[in-house]
Amino acid sequence: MSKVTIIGATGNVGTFAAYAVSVDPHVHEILLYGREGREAFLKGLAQDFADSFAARGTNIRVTWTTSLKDVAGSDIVVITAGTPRGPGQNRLDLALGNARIIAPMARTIGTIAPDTKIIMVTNPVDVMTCVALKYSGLKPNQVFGLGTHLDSMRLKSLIASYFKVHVSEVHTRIIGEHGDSMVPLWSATTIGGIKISNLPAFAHLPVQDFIQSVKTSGEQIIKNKGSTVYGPGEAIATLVKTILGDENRILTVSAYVKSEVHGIGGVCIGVPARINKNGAFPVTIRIDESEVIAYRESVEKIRATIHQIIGELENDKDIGPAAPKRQKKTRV
Ligand SMILES: NC(=O)c1ccc[n+]([C@@H]2O[C@H](COP(=O)([O-])OP(=O)(O)OC[C@H]3O[C@@H](n4cnc5c(N)ncnc54)[C@H](O)[C@@H]3O)[C@@H](O)[C@H]2O)c1
Ligand SMILES: O=C(O)C[C@H](O)C(=O)O
Repeated sequence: MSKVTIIGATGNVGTFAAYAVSVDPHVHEILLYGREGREAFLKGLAQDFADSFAARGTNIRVTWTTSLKDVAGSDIVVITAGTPRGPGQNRLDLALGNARIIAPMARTIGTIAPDTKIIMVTNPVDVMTCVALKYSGLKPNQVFGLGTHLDSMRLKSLIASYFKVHVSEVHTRIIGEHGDSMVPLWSATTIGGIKISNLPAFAHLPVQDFIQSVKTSGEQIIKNKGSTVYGPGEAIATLVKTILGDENRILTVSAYVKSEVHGIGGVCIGVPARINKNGAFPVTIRIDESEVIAYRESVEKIRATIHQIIGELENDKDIGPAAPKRQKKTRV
């Protein structure tokens, strides 16, 4: 019996993520959390979902709340609460405002649901994942974010249509920041199991156009339709299924990296991680020299932002210091 809570359920991503998660047979209860004042919307959403589950023939309990106390007993808490960027804004512009929302929430979740896994979605996601990790006091494997998995899916889709192959034939990864300093790993990109650089057509691939397209994808979608919803929602559902199914799939999430990528780490950032019922465990990898340089830059960029944001939070009398770590080690 698995309970998944969506925090920010009245928002664009939260609403669809809740629905996308509901197709997972491991999920037995979905709790929709929203702010006080949003009771009517939450109630209506729960009723609408219940109708749809009945029509689909699935037996999922859907509940709603405006009290974080009800998050107790959740196997997974998906956090999409906070401000999205508008046209012309950078995700990092949201850092302090959203950190002020996430830090107290994470502190409460860490206290009342100490065994849960937190999937962070709120942007800038690498920074928010670090804030949630510090303020929840949970173990690093329990707190991770929808980082460059979505970017990796965007690149996969571009490569598949260029080579006219089914998307499942393409494996690729983008690591680093879910943002401008993201690092595509061509060294880890294969088509039909063959390294992409071993395919003669790779020489003609518009690599820079592809990277630019992935980097600006969120911005373009926001400009055209207001928000990105279905890509992130399905990606969240994949993470939920991978955890609850104890699948041990390797997905690129924003996780706390100690030194798994050429000894570089100390922040939460996009990295390939093995994901199972205990959470996310970064995989030790070796990548090309140019990729190492770009990844190091991305890590330092996130480190500087986190340092600044945590400093601001700790000096804020309404928020204060981060939680002490609850436990030291988890078995992988
Ligand atoms: N990581 C990713 O790949 C990814 C993808 C899409 C969106 N996002 C991010 O997810 C977040 C939500 O995006 P959206 O489009 O759903 O936005 P939205 O404005 O539609 O929804 C935001 C939600 O947050 C809630 N909220 C806002 N302030 C709050 C507060 N102080 N306390 C509690 N709840 C609060 C709102 O009530 C609403 O439910 C944004 O930060 C966005 O940038 C990340
Ligand atoms: O781009 C955004 O602001 C939303 C999200 O991070 C995305 O990439 O879709």
